[in-house]
Amino acid sequence: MSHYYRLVVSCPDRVGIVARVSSFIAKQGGSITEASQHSDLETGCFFMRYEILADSVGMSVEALRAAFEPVAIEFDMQWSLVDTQQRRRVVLMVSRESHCLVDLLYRWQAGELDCDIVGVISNHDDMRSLTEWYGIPYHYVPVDPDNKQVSFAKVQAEIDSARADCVVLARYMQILPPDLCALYAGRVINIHHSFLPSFAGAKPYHQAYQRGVKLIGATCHYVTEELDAGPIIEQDIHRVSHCHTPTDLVRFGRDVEKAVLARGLRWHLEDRVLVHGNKTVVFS
Ligand SMILES: Nc1nc2c(c(=O)[nH]1)N[C@@H](CN(C=O)c1ccc(C(=O)N[C@@H](CCC(=O)O)C(=O)O)cc1)CN2
Repeated sequence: MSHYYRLVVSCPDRVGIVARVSSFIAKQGGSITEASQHSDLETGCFFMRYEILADSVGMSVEALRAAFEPVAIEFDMQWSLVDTQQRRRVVLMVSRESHCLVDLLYRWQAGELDCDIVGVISNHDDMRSLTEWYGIPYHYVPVDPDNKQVSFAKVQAEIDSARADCVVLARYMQILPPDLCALYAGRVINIHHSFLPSFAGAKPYHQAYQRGVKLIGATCHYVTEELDAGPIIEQDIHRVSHCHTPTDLVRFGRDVEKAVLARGLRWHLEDRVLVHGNKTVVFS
């Protein structure tokens, strides 16, 4: 099965970046199978994502990285070059709502998510049997409201022990402390059950019902210290009306949350999401 080298770049915009990078790849015999780019004219930043057929380049990804280094220095790039054969290790976190966890586990087993789910962490024991049915280790880490520091030290130990590349809050209903947000910056994804920035925080569907909205939604975003304010990866909505109850809104919302989180995680795993300040460029 073909695998690819994936180059992701962000740098100050200037004429000649695409020409320089594509000619570098051509000189290595590389076949570019997917190319995306974006110039942010407001900030003067340039973003690029290339997929290159690994077998077309006559060298290892490590050797290609070393060869590309001078180009990156020339253009003051922030960049990554990975081999898609190296699967990412993902830890899921959940509380009592199961729909997102169930959906991700199904999609993973069906091969939709190119990653290894290496663990599930929860502050409740409810999801143990479901998780272990998939052969995935389950870590029950209750959160002591009077000593959250100890609880989240245990969470951190489990994440590090799993050697996680990415953590997904699949309706995990605890606020991660600032030290964990900093430690895992850009690697923790959350699904918020509203169309942010509307209705951040707890119980957004009940807030939406009281407001009389005609659309509800879900938002997949990176987790930051500020609650539900991290860079947005993906969003979607569902139409509602005066006939619907809060229970209806929660039911409609579950379907949106599952789809939005799955797309957001898949795009993150495929390095399609480039964070730029508190926004993202998504080459979907
Ligand atoms: N540091 C961050 N942590 C979390 C974020 C985030 O953006 N930054 N997103 C939340 C998810 N979330 C809504 O999507 C959310 C979760 C929990 C709460 C909350 O008020 N939790 C209470 C405890 C509630 C309980 O015990 O049942 C708390 O943590 O004190 C609000 C919003 C996940 N974490």
